[in-house]
Amino acid sequence: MQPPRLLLGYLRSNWYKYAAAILAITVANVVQSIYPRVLGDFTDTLHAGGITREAIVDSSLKLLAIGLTFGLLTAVGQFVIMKLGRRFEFVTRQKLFVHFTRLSETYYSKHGVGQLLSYVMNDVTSVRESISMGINQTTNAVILILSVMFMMSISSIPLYLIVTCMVPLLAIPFVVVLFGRPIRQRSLKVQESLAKMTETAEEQFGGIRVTKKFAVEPVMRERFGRTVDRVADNQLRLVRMSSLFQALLPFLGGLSLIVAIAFGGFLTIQGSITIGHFVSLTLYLRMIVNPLQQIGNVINTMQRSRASLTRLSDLLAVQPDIRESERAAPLKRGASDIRISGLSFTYPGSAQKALDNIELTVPAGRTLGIIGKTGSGKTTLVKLLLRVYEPPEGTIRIGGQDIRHATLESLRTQIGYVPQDGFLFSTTIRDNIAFSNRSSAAEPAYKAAKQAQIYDNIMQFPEQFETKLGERGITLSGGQRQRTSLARGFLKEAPILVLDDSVSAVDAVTETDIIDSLRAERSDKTTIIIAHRISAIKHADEIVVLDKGAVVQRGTHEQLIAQQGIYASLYAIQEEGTRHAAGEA
Ligand SMILES: Nc1ncnc2c1ncn2[C@@H]1O[C@H](COP(=O)(O)OP(=O)(O)OP(=O)(O)O)[C@@H](O)[C@H]1O
Repeated sequence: MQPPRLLLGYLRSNWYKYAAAILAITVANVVQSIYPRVLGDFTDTLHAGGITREAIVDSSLKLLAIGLTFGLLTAVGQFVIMKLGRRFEFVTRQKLFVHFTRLSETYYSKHGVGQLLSYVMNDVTSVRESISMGINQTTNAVILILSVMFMMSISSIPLYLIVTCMVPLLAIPFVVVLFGRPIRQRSLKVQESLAKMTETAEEQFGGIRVTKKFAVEPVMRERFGRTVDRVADNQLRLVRMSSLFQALLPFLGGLSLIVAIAFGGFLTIQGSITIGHFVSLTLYLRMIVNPLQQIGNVINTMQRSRASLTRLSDLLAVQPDIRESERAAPLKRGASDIRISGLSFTYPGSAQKALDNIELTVPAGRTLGIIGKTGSGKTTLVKLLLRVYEPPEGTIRIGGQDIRHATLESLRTQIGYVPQDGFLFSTTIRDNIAFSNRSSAAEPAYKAAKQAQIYDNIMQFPEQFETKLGERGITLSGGQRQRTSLARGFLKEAPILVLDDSVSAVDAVTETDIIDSLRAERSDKTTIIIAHRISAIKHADEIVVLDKGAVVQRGTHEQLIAQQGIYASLYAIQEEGTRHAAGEA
């Protein structure tokens, strides 16, 4: 399984640091186990009436040395282990992020962002805690218990007394086995409900504006409240079980102390053992109670983190849908002619074809316009071109090469894609535009902004191109956002540019300006424009009309308006709208 491998790999690569820390903690605990003996001897000396100043100083110095050594070594050991735990957290989060970047859109369409955040936050933290606390406390506890047992066995306390006192402790392994499984199962439920809560929170924050506009806050509060209740229920169930488990171990330790006091006390009164033996024995057993509690803690945490490990294991085992074939080769640099033949596609789990036997050729340097009703398959075609979904073999070729055998990086470098609602990051406008090349000079960003007709807007912002967007920055209007993301697409100067309804939120005059500058700048490059408005595509060398996933018309603007069909009707409706608007103006 992957995470144990991930975990073991991490432990193995840092074994010497862990070994040094464990050694420090071991020595600390061995030294600590000496102190009951010192106190026992001191009691016997006191009892025999032979107490002297030297004996007091001697015992005090011994206890001081024990305390200092224990404190120092434990601090060093714990520091190293905690630091390694934090590092594990860091390394694992990075690994997860890399894994996330490889997963395909199908995965993201099924898993909410909140759920993924929960892996990165809750599960990784849970594993980190179990490593740090686990190693720390297990070493502490095991070494202390072993040292105490050793010290007891070399003391002159009778063996039968020691063994009798230890009998209640023999129940510990049974308690551990009994509680392990339910704790693990309940932990898994807690992690799952936490993930659900994070997912709902994320969705609610994302949709807060809509919620407010529709005044449905109470409904949303109730929905979120339900996920919080579920977390609380599951956590309570877990806490009940863990607390019972954690209480049982010291309880068994307490029982063994009771036996020591009763049986040891009796033997002391009888004179079979000295008072010093009695003091040492009770101190030894008292010393075991804490480590027992620690072991309880560790087992508890381990069970919980095993649940998280299972979740991480499942996540890391997910294979990306889109993988490079072994014979993948980079696309020829600059290749930009596209040939689509016999392309049919059905989304996984869907009964209907989203695309049906598409035949298309876009020679290098030409512009293709795609139009069609909503849901007709326009975006699907682009997703297949970008291999967001895998097209069937041999159906899409760029520069004569089947894109199924092209490296993903070369394919996506070759194509600039501007979606309808391009996501903008919480950084400066310039960084958003220069997204594909952050190190580039300012000039290309200015040029792209001019082409996208957003330059003048940007220059009016307080810090112009250095203005921050998002959370602590300004908010752009829908049209400004769209043009900023359009500028991002222009800056890439890719051999193939795809605009997927990317000018839908701008007014007709701005749209014309954008299309004009696009035609001037990309006269020798391939461009695909998807639009609902004919004005955005009428200049294209070829226009195809999609309907229910099939090409139903193709030709130039003039050829298409001369035909009876969807295109001519659309044109008539849109012309009518334009005339109407002009008349009203
Ligand atoms: N991830 C998906 N899983 C299943 N079906 C999908 C998925 N994405 C799209 N579809 C379906 O595929 C069909 C084509 O969708 P597509 O997004 O390509 O249409 P479109 O022409 O781009 O629409 P619009 O103009 O509204 O953007 C639709 O019936 C849609 O419901």
